Amino acid sequence: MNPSPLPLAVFVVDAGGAIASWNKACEKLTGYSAADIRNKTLEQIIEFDLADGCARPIAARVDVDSTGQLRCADSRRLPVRVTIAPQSFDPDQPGTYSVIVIPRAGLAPPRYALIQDLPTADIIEGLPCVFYVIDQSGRLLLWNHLLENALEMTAEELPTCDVQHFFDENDRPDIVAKIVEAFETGQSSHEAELVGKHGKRSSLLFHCARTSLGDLPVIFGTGLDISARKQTEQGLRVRERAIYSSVNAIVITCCENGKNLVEYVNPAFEQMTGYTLAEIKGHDPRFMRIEGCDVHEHKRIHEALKKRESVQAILRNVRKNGEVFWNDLRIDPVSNVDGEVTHFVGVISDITEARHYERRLHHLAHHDPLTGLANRTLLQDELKFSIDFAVRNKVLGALAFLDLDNFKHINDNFGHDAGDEVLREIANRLKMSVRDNDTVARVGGDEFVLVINNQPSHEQLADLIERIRQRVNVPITVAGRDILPGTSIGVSRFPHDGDTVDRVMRAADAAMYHAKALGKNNSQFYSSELNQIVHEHLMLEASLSKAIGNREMVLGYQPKVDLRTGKVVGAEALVRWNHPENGIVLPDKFIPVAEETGLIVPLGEWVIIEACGALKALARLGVHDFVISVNLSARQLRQRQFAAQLARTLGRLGVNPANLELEVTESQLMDHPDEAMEALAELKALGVRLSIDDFGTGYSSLSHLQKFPVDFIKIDRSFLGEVNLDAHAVITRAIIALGHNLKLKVIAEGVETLEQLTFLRTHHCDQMQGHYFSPALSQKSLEEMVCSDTRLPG
Ligand SMILES: Nc1nc2c(ncn2[C@@H]2O[C@@H]3COP(=O)(O)O[C@H]4[C@@H](O)[C@H](n5cnc6c(=O)[nH]c(N)nc65)O[C@@H]4COP(=O)(O)O[C@H]3[C@H]2O)c(=O)[nH]1
Repeated sequence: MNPSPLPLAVFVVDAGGAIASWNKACEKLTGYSAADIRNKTLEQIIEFDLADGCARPIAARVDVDSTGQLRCADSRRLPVRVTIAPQSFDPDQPGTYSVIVIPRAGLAPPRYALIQDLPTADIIEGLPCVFYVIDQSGRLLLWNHLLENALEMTAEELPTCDVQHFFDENDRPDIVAKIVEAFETGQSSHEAELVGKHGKRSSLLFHCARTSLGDLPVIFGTGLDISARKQTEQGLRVRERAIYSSVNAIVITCCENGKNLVEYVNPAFEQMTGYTLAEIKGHDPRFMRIEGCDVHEHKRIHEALKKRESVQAILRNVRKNGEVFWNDLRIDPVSNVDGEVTHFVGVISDITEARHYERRLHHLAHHDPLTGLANRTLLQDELKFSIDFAVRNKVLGALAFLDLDNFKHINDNFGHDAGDEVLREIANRLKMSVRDNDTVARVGGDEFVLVINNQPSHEQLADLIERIRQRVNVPITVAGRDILPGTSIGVSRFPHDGDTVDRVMRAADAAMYHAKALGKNNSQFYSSELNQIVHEHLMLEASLSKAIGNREMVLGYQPKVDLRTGKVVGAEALVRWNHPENGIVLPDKFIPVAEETGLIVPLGEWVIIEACGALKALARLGVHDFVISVNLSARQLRQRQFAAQLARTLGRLGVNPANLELEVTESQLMDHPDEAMEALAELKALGVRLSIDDFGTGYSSLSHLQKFPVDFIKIDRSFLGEVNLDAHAVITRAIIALGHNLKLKVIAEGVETLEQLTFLRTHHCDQMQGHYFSPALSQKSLEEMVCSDTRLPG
């Protein structure tokens, strides 16, 4: 629908141009009120264009289209077309004329038509930028307050300055050049930093143009403060630089078109992956993934990107050279100003080294460095897993503790390197003996553990354990010498013997304890009876440690008789344990426990002190040539300071060393003959007497026997038991002869019958002890026997 046409503005004027009347449209078009129009002439309302001959009388302008500017009430000049028509057609009757004023449609007023009316000062002050006018000498003629603000100067200070002083000294030549350029070419633009009186710096973008004030050529211009933009640009540059030189690989992808394609990668990325930006720009960043690897992580990333969320993942990727590397990837979405995610930034750290290190640490924390077997920590985990599996699936599993027999002996005699080699070989043999899903662990010097899974039957398990024992028991050649390892094995079965790690371990430990107690190179399965034995053993161990302090130990003295005279010449001190609940406990029961636990050392010391006390008591009774013998354990003999300590004890108690005899078993001496020789020599030097106990059972070599500085050998009672047996009689006779040949005295123990006594006398044995004459006596009974000179009947 066309808008309804405006009514034409029509003035009615007389021939002289005075306005006589007008319509409402005139008021609307001009903005004048009726009072304003009244008394005005047409020339005052419309400024006719000169070309239209406005000076001519109205009558002459009839029917001539002319143009002009309508002077509106608000000072606007409105271009109009004017048509003048006579109101009367009678040529002799000059009358009034209609002046039709039509705004010239589509014609803008001339560009600068209103300029002289503009409030220039306000505009200049209101500009959002610095404004200035400079003359050719560089002096500021006009400016706005923004310039004052930037220069930190007042209006009074400004005109005195040459404008180049508003800038940093280094920039001044450029500034002058730009001003000259503007004067010469008409305009120039440049960026420069204004420096305020107090040092404030503002970056401005100047545009200036040449003009003139009257005759004076000047340039005027604006300076737009771009400090904020500069700062942003600087910040962006720093960030761009940071991305560029970051040690972390950075990849930026664009996801605007529904895809997610590489847009940028930094040099660190190129270095890490081997791919250049040119090669991969526009590609899907997943090109480095390993098919089927870290599937879960990839799925997580995919989900996060779909939801436009941040995500972090540890992945394996392949470098261009085919190498797999571990990377710690973090992806964050980047939004545009409208808050839409257009990009993703991925930061990748290569954690391959750290991963390997972590794995090495993990391996170290769970494995034995010497053999590479599982250590105790890993064993516990594996055992728990195996027990749970066996319980769930109702299958049989086993835990085997293996202790190498005489490993210390191997270390001592062949050196630690040989010992290590033996351990490594045993580790290999054990690994070869079980399946891959079984566990082989080393949990101590010579202690190995096997976790055996899924056994078809108890019998087959027993066969497997026996095969393992035999496999260990095969000689190992180390540095040209054959070493024969043996092992004691304790086995518990699960869930049969327990369904927790603790129970199963304790059961295997008990079985192992029993295996060792039974002798070397054998295997024992846990049973409840065995548990009882072990339990008693452990109880014994616990109470034995308190027995010495609680004065529960007592010494018995078994008299030794000179077979020539029948006189009691000495006694063997034999320890007994007067247990508060179990009564008298004999040494065979507790000495092995004391040996194992090391309690034999304080116990042995106590025995010596007690025996010395008995000697002192006898001396007080006038008996000075009496000899009391004590049994020495292997541990005591091995103690470094044993001889020195014994010397101190004898000195402190005032006992003549010649009255004390130390009995050492033949096997003790022969296990480590060289060390034994050294220890015996030291003891001999003290002046104590030495004897070899249980002689005949320990395969003494004659060469060693000759060298041992001993005084007595004691025939083991097993030979004397049946002297009527030819073989035993021969051995006993041979021992007596051997002793005498070596200039040693010979004593027989365990003499129970007259027949044995007679045999000994016949073969000139020197001394005897045994129930035939007397069992072990209390100290008091011994004193009475000695003082009463009780003798063996001849
Ligand atoms: N069948 C029979 N046995 C007889 C006869 N005469 C003595 N005996 C026993 O034979 C053992 C001799 O001691 P041993 O061979 O040194 O063997 C000793 C010794 O090796 C060890 N022992 C005893 N006391 C000590 C000690 O103070 N220290 C150390 N390290 N070992 C000790 O305990 C072993 C056993 O001692 P005991 O039970 O006291 O047993 C003693 C003694 O009571 C006899 O006519 N017939």
